[in-house]
Amino acid sequence: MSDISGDVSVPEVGMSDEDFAHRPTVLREGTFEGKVVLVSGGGSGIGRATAILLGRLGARLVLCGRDPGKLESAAACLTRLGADVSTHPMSIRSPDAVEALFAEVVDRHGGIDVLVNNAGGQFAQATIDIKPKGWNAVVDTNLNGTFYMMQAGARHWREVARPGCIVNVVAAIWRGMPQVAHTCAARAGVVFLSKTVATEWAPLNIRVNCVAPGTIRTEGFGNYPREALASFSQANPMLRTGSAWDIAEAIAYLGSDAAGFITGETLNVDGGSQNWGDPWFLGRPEYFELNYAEARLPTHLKEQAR
Ligand SMILES: CCCCC/C=C/C(=O)SCCNC(=O)CCNC(=O)[C@H](O)C(C)(C)COP(=O)(O)OP(=O)(O)OC[C@H]1O[C@@H](n2cnc3c(N)ncnc32)[C@H](O)[C@@H]1OP(=O)(O)O
Ligand SMILES: NC(=O)C1=CN([C@@H]2O[C@H](COP(=O)(O)OP(=O)(O)OC[C@H]3O[C@@H](n4cnc5c(N)ncnc54)[C@H](OP(=O)(O)O)[C@@H]3O)[C@@H](O)[C@H]2O)C=CC1
Repeated sequence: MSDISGDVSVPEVGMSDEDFAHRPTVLREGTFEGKVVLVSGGGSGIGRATAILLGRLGARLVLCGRDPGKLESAAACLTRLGADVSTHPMSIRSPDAVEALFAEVVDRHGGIDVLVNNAGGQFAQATIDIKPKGWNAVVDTNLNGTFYMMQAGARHWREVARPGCIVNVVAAIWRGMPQVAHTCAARAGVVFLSKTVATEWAPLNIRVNCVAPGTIRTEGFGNYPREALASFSQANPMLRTGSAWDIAEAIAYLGSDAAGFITGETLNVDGGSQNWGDPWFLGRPEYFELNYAEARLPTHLKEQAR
């Protein structure tokens, strides 16, 4: 594991492939035997951990993402572990690229059983300053891209009359997400899109669920300033960040037959951040410092606050 700062208040980033390859799991060997699983953003972070876990459990893996180098590196690791894997560089933001991806995968693997929509991301900026191009880039990736993938999956399963399963990676958005409003809006869209199609697609035997991570140490942390990283480990009552493995196990559970009666659900894997704690993507503004808030109270309320 690499320490990005040398400062103990900033979480270390990432687990290694070696950790993912050997970490014990409660899931039974062979759980995904004979299943083809498509993982978007499978070249890094949560997607990579998920691909390795599912590969260990017998899945044939299909990885997509924009950067061919990241996909090849993940595929090399999976091949060493004995998994069958193919890689498909593309952007989920292009509906044509999504259609071509599904055609290639059906051609190569004969079909898909589980779709993990993990690809996504954002940049931190005060909402008041976000430009239309930036807003659109984030919504296009996280909401539109996920929708194109979900719809392509459902069309495939309808055509071949096979059951299907979708797991969407969103975020723990339940109290809003200051400084990343675009991604909060997009993830809320995915949660309610998922609840909607969980009903519409139940007659097609398709389950649709979401996993909502809290702050999870991955390569993605490299996109945020030190002030943000320091707040990430204080963003939940457990006072620590989670690992990509924590999310991979939740995805594997929802993608497996063990979750066969679960659809339209969102599983929070967030150390309890729904109840307490806030990540600040650009650092905590002075207004929200406890001492600052107390200093602004009138004297009689200051007494009560003590
Ligand atoms: C619940 C707790 C969560 C806690 C922590 C969460 C952590 C994570 O999610 S980690 C995983 C994250 N991984 C990433 O976020 C990946 C990095 N992000 C991106 O790749 C970009 O942000 C992207 C999503 C916008 C990529 O789209 P792309 O089209 O490639 O974007 P461009 O670079 O071309 O930019 C388009 C447009 O967006 C605005 N913009 C982009 N970056 C910034 C920035 N850092 N600050 C301000 N604005 C930005 C900008 O308007 C860009 O257009 P131009 O002005 O013409 O450059
Ligand atoms: N880490 C965390 O704390 C949290 C993460 N999440 C979400 O979990 C998911 C995984 O993040 P994480 O593993 O941490 O970070 P990463 O940045 O490592 O993963 C994001 C992945 O998405 C892929 N991706 C991004 N845009 C596109 C696109 N347009 N088309 C195809 N692939 C794309 C990237 O691949 P490439 O660059 O090759 O395109 C990359 O592999 C993301 O959706 C993230 O926002 C949610 C909450 C918290």
